[in-house]
Amino acid sequence: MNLPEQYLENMKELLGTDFDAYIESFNDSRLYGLRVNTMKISVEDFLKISPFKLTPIPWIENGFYYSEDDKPAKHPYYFAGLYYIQEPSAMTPANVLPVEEGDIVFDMCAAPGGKSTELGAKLNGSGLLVTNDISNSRAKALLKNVEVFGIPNVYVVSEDPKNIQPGFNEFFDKILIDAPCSGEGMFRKDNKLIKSWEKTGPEFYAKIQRDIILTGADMLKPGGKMLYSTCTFSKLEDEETVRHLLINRPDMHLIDIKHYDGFSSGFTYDDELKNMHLEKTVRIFPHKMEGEGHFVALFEKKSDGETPFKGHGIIHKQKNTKLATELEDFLGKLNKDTVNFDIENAKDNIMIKDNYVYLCSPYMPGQKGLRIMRTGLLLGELKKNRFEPSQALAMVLKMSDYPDVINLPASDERVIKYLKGETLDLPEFDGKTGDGWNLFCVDGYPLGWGKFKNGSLKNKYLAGWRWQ
Ligand SMILES: C[S@@+](CC[C@H](N)C(=O)[O-])C[C@H]1O[C@@H](n2cnc3c(N)ncnc32)[C@H](O)[C@@H]1O
Repeated sequence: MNLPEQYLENMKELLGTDFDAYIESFNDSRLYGLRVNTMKISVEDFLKISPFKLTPIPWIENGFYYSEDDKPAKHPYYFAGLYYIQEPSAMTPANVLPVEEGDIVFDMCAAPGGKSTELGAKLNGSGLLVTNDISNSRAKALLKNVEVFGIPNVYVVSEDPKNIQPGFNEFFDKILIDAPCSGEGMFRKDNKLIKSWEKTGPEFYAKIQRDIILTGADMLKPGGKMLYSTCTFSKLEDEETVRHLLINRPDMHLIDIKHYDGFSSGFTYDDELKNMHLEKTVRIFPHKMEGEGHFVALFEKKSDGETPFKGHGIIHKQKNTKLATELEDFLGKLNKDTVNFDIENAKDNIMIKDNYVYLCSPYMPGQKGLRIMRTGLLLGELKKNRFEPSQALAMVLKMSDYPDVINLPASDERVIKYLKGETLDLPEFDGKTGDGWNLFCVDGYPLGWGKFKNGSLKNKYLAGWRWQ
């Protein structure tokens, strides 16, 4: 591997006697990880059905190493949103940010969704997740990933965070900033990053990070927690960005991160950093742990004990209260006791735009002027006297939420045919399930919709998501 001279110099200075061990780690093979979607399946149940050879990632309760031959992205369970494929160290930020059910959460640099999918799973259908990426094309991948994961209470935004901040001052309970960075920690995984480091290195990213981190702090509620992470080793992007925040926002301070064997403390190379407790930040080095390089810092905003309840305090209702009968009929079929969103109050939260029906969050304030890619959960589309449920809704549901179901085992070849968009012959379901909209499932986990009649299923799987 051809590493830039300047980079090697920086790493020698950073690592001292550990430098040789770090360089040696480039001879180790790349690691592959997947993270179980605990909103859909417990780790225990996943291990019972998993066809892969999995080994636990020691510091991530729902994370596992898999072997390269396993190809988990080519399995129906992946399409059912049962797991997300993610480099093991990259699982750390969302794992460390203590998101609790009911929280109002912001993921500021979120695409393609590796962290947002875990934040959404931790919310488990409660609270609100606003997930943003400045890049429109990357935000499309983010939208798909949060929808596959079945996160109902999500707004997908594609904006410069500076444009979001004015309407969301001190609004969020938890914020995650997985900042754009020079990517030094990923050189072993992706050597294209080495070339781009030579063009846009730490100085380039440090400027962006300083802006982003201050904007994030301003959107955090007093008493709220914010996590800053990078996948780089550079002190300029890590310790110095933290210093910039703590100097400019004295109401923010670092808090402890639960320690795991192999975590390295951030560097305290002067008195100011010592007083700021930079040792509370964590670096993951590939020569010390089974993962690529990462940096995480967890902050809390001071509170005078009387935290204004901004996020939850104001309830926003939608204007359209009269729902079309066909929409009411469809919602009436869902199992109110189990469905993962507030169906009782759905009427107050439904917005219909260009015949698309959205279930909005009562916690989300106005979003005028923002580029919003998804305004809550897309329930479906109203077409002449009909309601067509959306792919996103299928992913949010459990098999028990809908009365008409076609459930096949992963070993049945018709499952992959379904994912390819083919019409299916299912004579054994004739008379066993209702005609019309059916929820198509694999081993009890929904994949999408189809229309059933006379033993045949017309495929309604979203064309853009098909198995290639
Ligand atoms: C490290 S990646 C995020 C990875 C993501 N958190 C995940 O886990 O899948 C950084 C992201 O920041 C975005 N970005 C770059 N500049 C930004 C800015 N000023 N504000 C918000 N996002 C930005 C990039 O488009 C990129 O998707």
